[in-house]
Amino acid sequence: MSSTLSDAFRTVPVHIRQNGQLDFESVREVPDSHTWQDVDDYPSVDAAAVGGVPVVDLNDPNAMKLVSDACETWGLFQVVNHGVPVSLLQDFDAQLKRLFSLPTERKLKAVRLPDDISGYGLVRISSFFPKLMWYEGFTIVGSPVEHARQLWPDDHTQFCDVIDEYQKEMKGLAGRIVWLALGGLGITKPDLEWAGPNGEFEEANAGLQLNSYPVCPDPNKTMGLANHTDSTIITIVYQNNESGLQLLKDGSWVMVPALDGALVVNVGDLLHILSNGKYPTVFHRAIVHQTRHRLSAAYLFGPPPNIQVGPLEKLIDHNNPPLYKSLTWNEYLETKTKHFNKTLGKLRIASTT
Ligand SMILES: C=C1C[C@]23C[C@@]1(O)CC[C@H]2[C@@]12CCC[C@@](C)(C(=O)O1)[C@H]2[C@@H]3C(=O)O
Ligand SMILES: O=C(O)CCC(=O)C(=O)O
Ligand SMILES: [Fe+2]
Repeated sequence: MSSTLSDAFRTVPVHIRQNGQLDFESVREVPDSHTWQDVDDYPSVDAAAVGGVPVVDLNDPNAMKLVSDACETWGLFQVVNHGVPVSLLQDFDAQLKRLFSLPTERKLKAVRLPDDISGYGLVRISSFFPKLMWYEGFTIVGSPVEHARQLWPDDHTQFCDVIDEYQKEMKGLAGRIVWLALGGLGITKPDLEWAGPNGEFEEANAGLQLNSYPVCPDPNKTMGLANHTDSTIITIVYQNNESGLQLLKDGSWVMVPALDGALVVNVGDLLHILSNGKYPTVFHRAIVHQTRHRLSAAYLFGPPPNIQVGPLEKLIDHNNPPLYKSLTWNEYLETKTKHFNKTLGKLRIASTT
């Protein structure tokens, strides 16, 4: 049985030709390797036309209802008054810039290997698409030290310190938001044993995906990060004052506005399962810009790797049978590596009526 998240990727390696990396700085037109035919697969609508992407003030006495409603109807919302210090967000932003502005040869020293989970390169889901994305990423699961040393042989500690602090803050925030979401379904701390006696999610696991979307000569022809859902309970996204993240709502792409100081939260596949489909996972993607370089970072929050995750017992009764099979996060990630966007469907329990 796999015992860490990384084991899920040793079992199912993903082969991506990382050294095919484009020199985004010098390229003057989108090459065929990065030209996508289906950027307009769904129409795009203005967020205002569909009521605006919800913004939840976490200090609002109604925060639980607001989070719960947003999870149910949008699968994505922004949070303000989240308590993460502005100075930490600024330091984090500076480290993102510092990382992605390194020369490509230096970044490739920290490249992610096919059977590994962490490192620099194309996003894992690239193997499901015929074309490459206008994108560079860096995945951190566990300690960033080894890869940071390869990136900055003489000075890796400032990057590691900021990343550690950021992950600590995100863990606390993710725990708070998950309890608000679950509380809205009537779930209380004793209902989720693995969250620990005080519901502090001590044993929770997480990953950090740092994303860079370089400026692009023809943004309508290419894709930043292709349509996917996250295999998480929730994901918290930082974006650097540049919009680009879009969610699929009622058959249209809706842009999530860049809101100064806010963080974006989205429902992941495991919350979809835990809530027995009450909080649907959200399809999302990122587009790129002609003149503005966009940076973002996704904090991917999940359970301990070997805990069984299934529809919560309290939500199940004669009229509400479990809709999904239970499995561990590692098993989920392994299944996702094979079935990608069809994974939840594969886990759906067939109705007997
Ligand atoms: C914990 C994880 C979720 C993730 C796979 C990973 O092991 C680390 C990278 C994560 C990420 C980030 C970008 C989108 C995504 C679909 C991908 O390819 O890599 C997610 C993965 C996921 O949620 O399945
Ligand atoms: O760049 C973004 O805003 C989205 C990133 C994302 O979806 C991810 O890293 O999983
Ligand atoms: Fe995502």
